[in-house]
Amino acid sequence: MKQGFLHTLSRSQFQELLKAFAPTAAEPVPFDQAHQRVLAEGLLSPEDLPAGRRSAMDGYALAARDAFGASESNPAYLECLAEIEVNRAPDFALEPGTCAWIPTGGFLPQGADSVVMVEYTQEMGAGTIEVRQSLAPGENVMEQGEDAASGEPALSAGSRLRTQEIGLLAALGIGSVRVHRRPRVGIISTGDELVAVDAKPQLGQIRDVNSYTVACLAEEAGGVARRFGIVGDDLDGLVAVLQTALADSDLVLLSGGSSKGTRDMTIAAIEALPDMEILAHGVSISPGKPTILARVGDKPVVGLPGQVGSAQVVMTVLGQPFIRHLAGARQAFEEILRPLRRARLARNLASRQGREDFVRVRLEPAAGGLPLAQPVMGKSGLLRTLLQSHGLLVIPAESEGFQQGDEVDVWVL
Ligand SMILES: Nc1nc2c(c(=O)[nH]1)N[C@H]1C(S)=C(S)[C@@H](COP(=O)(O)OP(=O)(O)OC[C@H]3O[C@@H](n4cnc5c(N)ncnc54)[C@H](O)[C@@H]3O)O[C@H]1N2
Ligand code: MOO
Repeated sequence: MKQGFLHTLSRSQFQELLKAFAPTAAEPVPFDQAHQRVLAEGLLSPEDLPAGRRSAMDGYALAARDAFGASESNPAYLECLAEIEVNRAPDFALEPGTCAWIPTGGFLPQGADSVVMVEYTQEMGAGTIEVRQSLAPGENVMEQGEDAASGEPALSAGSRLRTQEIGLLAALGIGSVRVHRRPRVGIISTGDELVAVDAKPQLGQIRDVNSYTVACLAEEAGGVARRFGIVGDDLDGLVAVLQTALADSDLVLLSGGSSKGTRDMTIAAIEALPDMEILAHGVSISPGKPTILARVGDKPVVGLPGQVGSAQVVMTVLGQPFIRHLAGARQAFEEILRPLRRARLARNLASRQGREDFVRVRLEPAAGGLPLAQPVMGKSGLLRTLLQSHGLLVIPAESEGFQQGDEVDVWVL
């Protein structure tokens, strides 16, 4: 039996070990297939965006000084020189006292610095426009280079290409980007009692759940999950599958056999491999204490607890941020980027000091205020608690718990 359990690490210590693993290599990907991928290299803008000054409104382009002090009771009168078309840059300049009709998105002519919305104008006939509003220079104008300036950094390495970033790439005509390869996540379930999903379990057997839940969570975090099947409690068999999985993966996740039961052999299997190091055996979180982290060559192996609920929680708390980190995200472990929901605790929750608790909670609407966070208690070996939960409430290690009515942050699942 290993003694690692005596040295449980805090979550932040465990995360520091995870962060030491390098992200995957870069590959070129067409920009429209790069959604949610992470840039491996920073990008400079190849051009100004907008390429010139563009109107944000339908109205008249003018020089703000020509409508200085204009109001409902004291309008300014300008001569309309032309109608600008949305698809053509104007080839004329405004003289003082003149304006030009401009559609939303149209390029401003020389001499114009602002746009008055059509609602604040009146056509008086014979080309005269009444302007009933005073404007500041730049009003209703999108400035040249305001979205991106030529030669300046547009996106930094390590940024995730969200919808917003894909839009910028489209606007700049950047057709291909270098992003980190999606981490290949090999998944192994261990245990003599496990049978395949399509098998009818005999008494004493159960169907393999973790291969599937862990794969879902790995894919959700940007990994490419591959299941390497079920391995019984047989050391040679586990060593062989582990080797196969490592050869084809950037990260191997094993579930089961991480605790200190005598048949738990994840540690022994890792120890049978060359150039390995057990980095952690035990982390001070609940559920999830028996989690293992090892290095084989330069690849990480994470041993997840076997309990179906614990495996999912550990994947959410540590596994998913780790996969995002391997996928290149710079802020993978940043708590502020997690989807959180503020809620009010429905009842007292005690917690042991020195251990961070992840309590499954159900969010219920409450009249005229924050939603109620209703703890869902139950064994980590049951699926029910997570099925009934909307999120995880974190009780910090130094806390003895929360009181009914406390405002809490819930990690949305
Ligand atoms: N005396 C103690 N017993 C246990 C402790 C402890 O501290 N002292 N810790 C408990 C906690 S907490 C957890 S979590 C589990 C961790 O166990 P292992 O990671 O070693 O996993 P197993 O023993 O292999 O399995 C536990 C449980 O989960 C079921 N299981 C495993 N894999 C799957 C799967 N792929 N699909 C569905 N269910 C699975 C397995 O049948 C067991 O029932 O240890 C506690 N015990
Ligand atoms: O650590 Mo176990 O993972 O609490 O249920």
